[in-house]
Amino acid sequence: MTITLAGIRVLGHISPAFAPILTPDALAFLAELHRSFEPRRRELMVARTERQARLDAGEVPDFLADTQHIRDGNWSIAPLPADLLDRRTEITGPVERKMMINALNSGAKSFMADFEDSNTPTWENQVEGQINVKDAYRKELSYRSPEGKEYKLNPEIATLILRPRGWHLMEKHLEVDGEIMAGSLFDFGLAVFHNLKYRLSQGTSCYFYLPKMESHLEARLWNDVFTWAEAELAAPHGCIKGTVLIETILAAFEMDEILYELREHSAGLNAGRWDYIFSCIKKFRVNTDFCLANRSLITMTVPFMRAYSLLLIKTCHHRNAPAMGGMSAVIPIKNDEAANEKAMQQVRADKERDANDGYDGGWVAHPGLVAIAQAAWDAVLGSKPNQISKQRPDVHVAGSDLLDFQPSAPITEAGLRGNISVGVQYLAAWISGLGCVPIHNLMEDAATAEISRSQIWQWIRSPKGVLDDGRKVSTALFRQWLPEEVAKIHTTGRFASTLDEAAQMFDELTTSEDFVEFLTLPGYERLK
Ligand SMILES: CC(=O)SCCNC(=O)CCNC(=O)[C@H](O)C(C)(C)COP(=O)(O)OP(=O)(O)OC[C@H]1O[C@@H](n2cnc3c(N)ncnc32)[C@H](O)[C@@H]1OP(=O)(O)O
Ligand SMILES: O=CC(=O)O
Ligand SMILES: [Mg+2]
Repeated sequence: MTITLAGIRVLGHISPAFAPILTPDALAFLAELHRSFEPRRRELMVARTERQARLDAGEVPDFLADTQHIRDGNWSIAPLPADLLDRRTEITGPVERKMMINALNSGAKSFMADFEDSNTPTWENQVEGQINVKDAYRKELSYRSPEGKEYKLNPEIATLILRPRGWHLMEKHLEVDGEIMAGSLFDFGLAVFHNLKYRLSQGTSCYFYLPKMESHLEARLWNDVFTWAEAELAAPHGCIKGTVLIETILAAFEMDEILYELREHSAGLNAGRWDYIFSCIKKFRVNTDFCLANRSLITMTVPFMRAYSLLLIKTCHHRNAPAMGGMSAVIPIKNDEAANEKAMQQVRADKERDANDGYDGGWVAHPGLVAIAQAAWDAVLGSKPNQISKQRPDVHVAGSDLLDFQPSAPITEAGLRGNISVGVQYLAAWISGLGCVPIHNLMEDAATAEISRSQIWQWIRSPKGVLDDGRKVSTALFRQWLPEEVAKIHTTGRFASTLDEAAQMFDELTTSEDFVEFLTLPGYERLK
């Protein structure tokens, strides 16, 4: 099926199942969204490049001088809707039908339906995800597995919060006036077009997670997009809510400003720890003083992560906004009870720390972890829905604390080999259409894999990129170990059909002189 509308070209296929999502009216709405906001989105992407050039030249990020009045001002975000007051357990996962049902039924208070880090943005995944979201909102989501197992929604389900793609990703299957559309606007636009009025009729609304922003000006753009969509759809101003992931080092310096921009649409902030680590590596990649140790050592308790985490809680609660904790990558381990108990203990410790620090809830990657998070927050919340009233005047975070990048050692052979193995396996999964997979008993998605590949790029180029046995991390060493790690993966039979292509891509990402901003960008070029 093809649709011809002035200025619009759909380059992806429209099957009978896709047609109710890609209706002429929905496409016309997307086209107007694109025309209204694409020029500003592009300017902001240029601003990112310019900022990177200044960082490369030695600029040290700091809190902004010209927004001091916002940080000093006495303001709060608008009151939260009832179904966003209690988010003590938030499960996340890709927008695959069966997983969505499992997530919505998991007992978690809310569910982050992910078109981003845990999703490969194939045309099928994006449009099927929209079908699934529409069905979920109407409680019509059901599924029958190939083995004949029936899945349907429980009477009580989690509140759905949709995460569209970040500002940097495009949707190459839709052209407006000869330009391809931004993935973020495509995902957001279809979701509100099909669902906002229906949600409002049910006494609720459409809620979003906003990823990977680098400045409050990017938040201003989302705010304007929300306002525009509300007006177009004759919905009350402020009914759409967005929770911003603070997952870039630059956004950490603008948390107040980001909340302020979105204050009529805000549902708080979330500590997106994995992309945050990646962002630190990316932004300071040419700084010869910057170097982080093995990925496994960069935990939430190292100085720069601790500073970011506490500042986020303090900032949110000062503005009457929820502070949401991020994701432990630890998932249940099958067939090894002792290892599983240890893993569960790690998740428990992570959630208890966040709950005691003041977070109002936290993310889990798997239904088997909901009870652990729930117990951690039940213990601090009791009958209260959240602990936004818990202020943290004791927290004092200076810019230098956010930039206190420790530990810088050790970097070990196992750490480097682990990064190669994870990076290649993840890419192999991603290009085959699977954006989140378990690897070495950890959840791996686009954000965690970015850490693995950017660390190697940086270790090769940094004078501090030296193994604990004295060997310098180099292209030659990487190229010696890459085929060895690929051969090991081949023996497992996992990701067999795309492994060699992934290895080649991983080699390009790691050895190219210019740092590739996101692995999903060259990855997307490989998708049909
Ligand atoms: C950095 C960030 O952005 S974090 C946010 C993005 N990341 C995520 O959302 C992680 C989502 N998690 C996942 O995708 C999965 O848990 C994985 C890939 C890590 C592991 O998945 P699996 O290997 O399938 O786990 P496992 O075999 O234990 O699953 C058992 C059951 O739980 C379901 N399940 C597992 N994780 C989830 C989830 N997050 N949501 C819903 N259901 C889930 C499985 O579908 C399976 O269901 P079934 O028994 O009905 O068949
Ligand atoms: O999106 C979350 C993250 O940790 O990255
Ligand atoms: Mg992320």
